[in-house]
Amino acid sequence: MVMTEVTGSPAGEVPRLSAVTRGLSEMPDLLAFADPDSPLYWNRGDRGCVGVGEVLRLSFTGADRFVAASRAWREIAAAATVHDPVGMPGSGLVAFGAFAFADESPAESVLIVPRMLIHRHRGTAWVTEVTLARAPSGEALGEGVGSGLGEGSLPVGRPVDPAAWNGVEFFPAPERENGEGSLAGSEIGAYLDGVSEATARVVAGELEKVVLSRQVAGEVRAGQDLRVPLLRLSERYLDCWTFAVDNLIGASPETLVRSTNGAVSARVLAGTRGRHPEDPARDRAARDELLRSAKEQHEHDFAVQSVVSALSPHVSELRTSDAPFALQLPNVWHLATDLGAALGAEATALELVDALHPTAAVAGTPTADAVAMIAELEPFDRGRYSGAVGWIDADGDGEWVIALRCAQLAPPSEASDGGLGPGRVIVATAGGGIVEGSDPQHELGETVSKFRPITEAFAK
Ligand SMILES: C=C(O[C@@H]1C=C(C(=O)O)C=C[C@H]1O)C(=O)O
Repeated sequence: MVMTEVTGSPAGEVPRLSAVTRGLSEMPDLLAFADPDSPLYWNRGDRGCVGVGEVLRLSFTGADRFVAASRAWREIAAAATVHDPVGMPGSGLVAFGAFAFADESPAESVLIVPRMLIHRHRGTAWVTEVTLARAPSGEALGEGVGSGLGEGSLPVGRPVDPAAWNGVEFFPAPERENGEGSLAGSEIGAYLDGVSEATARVVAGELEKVVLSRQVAGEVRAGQDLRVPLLRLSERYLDCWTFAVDNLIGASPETLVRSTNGAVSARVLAGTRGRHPEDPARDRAARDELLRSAKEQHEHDFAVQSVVSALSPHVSELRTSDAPFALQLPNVWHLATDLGAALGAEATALELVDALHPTAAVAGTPTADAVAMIAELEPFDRGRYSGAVGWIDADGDGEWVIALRCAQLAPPSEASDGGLGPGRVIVATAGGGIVEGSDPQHELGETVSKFRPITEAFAK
């Protein structure tokens, strides 16, 4: 690993953080406090959190990015002073993270500690303020200045105005332009060829399953309020984790691992059909066909087995829901299995992520062959797509999801003039499992369904 950067603290010194949590008497409108240019947000239904400002940022790359992040976080948590009378999952000191899919990826994996965290958990709400203490030498470290808020008060929020949104159109990613102005033909053609090639190699016995993805890209006008797509995602995808961490924005249905007070859980998804809410009979038929499909059940079993074998060394009493069930999302049906277990020997949520990543749901089986085939057949680096996004607290507990149904935006500082005035490039990625019998056109349709959360949330 390379820890390329620790902002907020002199090199070599463990940053000394102080976190103070206070209960709030009123339920906050979380998004009102998020940064419109670069929100930090984590929400599912009536539970969520928004981060304001940044006290600390740790950056990692390489094969041991999760382990290195876990180790760094253990040191920081051990050196921190935490005052947390609330004692809920996510209260006290918390870091948010977004991690790249591939060991070789140049994309940065980050842990970020916001200056202030505003949380809501059903009928309970709280705020945590984090400051960076002075070094023993007395030297001031970074900008960890408290807000000086009184008990229970919050900064002034700004409600989201959903009408103030220009809309973003997505196109097949431009780096695969074929020189004849036929963007769609080149990108989609390359994807279909990849699926055919992968299916042939599965049939030839090279591997059992590989997940191939494709990308679409667009441009977000500078100054657009990114809280609008986040609000839409949270309102539409109630069973998903809506997230925004370091300009990675999405709504993932797949819990990689959740670890709270010794209880571990996960949700495995694999097997997909597009929804047809406008035609209930057709919609039910799609669900039933998914539940009966031997191919989909087979693919799903790979994914469950990969999670069970990765988690087993770290947990006891591992149990799964009996048969895969159909998870209903606004855009797709998924075959789903929930897992529960008790944490065995002490391990942080990031160590569990390290053990699990990459699951067969996003890489394939066997893992190493699938990862190598992805590098060979996908003509782009996945960045953080299909990596992990989530949070970890001072006890090492946390919630991490697979970064799916998401898009990566260029940072606000990288807005550039694409002809329409300054804008930020946004790239969305979606894929699906290729097994024996996969049909390229069907797989393409599945990616279109999986892009819908993003393309619709960012549409006019
Ligand atoms: C790879 C993606 O999704 C994964 C692949 C699935 C499949 O192949 O059926 C289903 C859910 C996810 O585990 C994606 O959304 O990009």
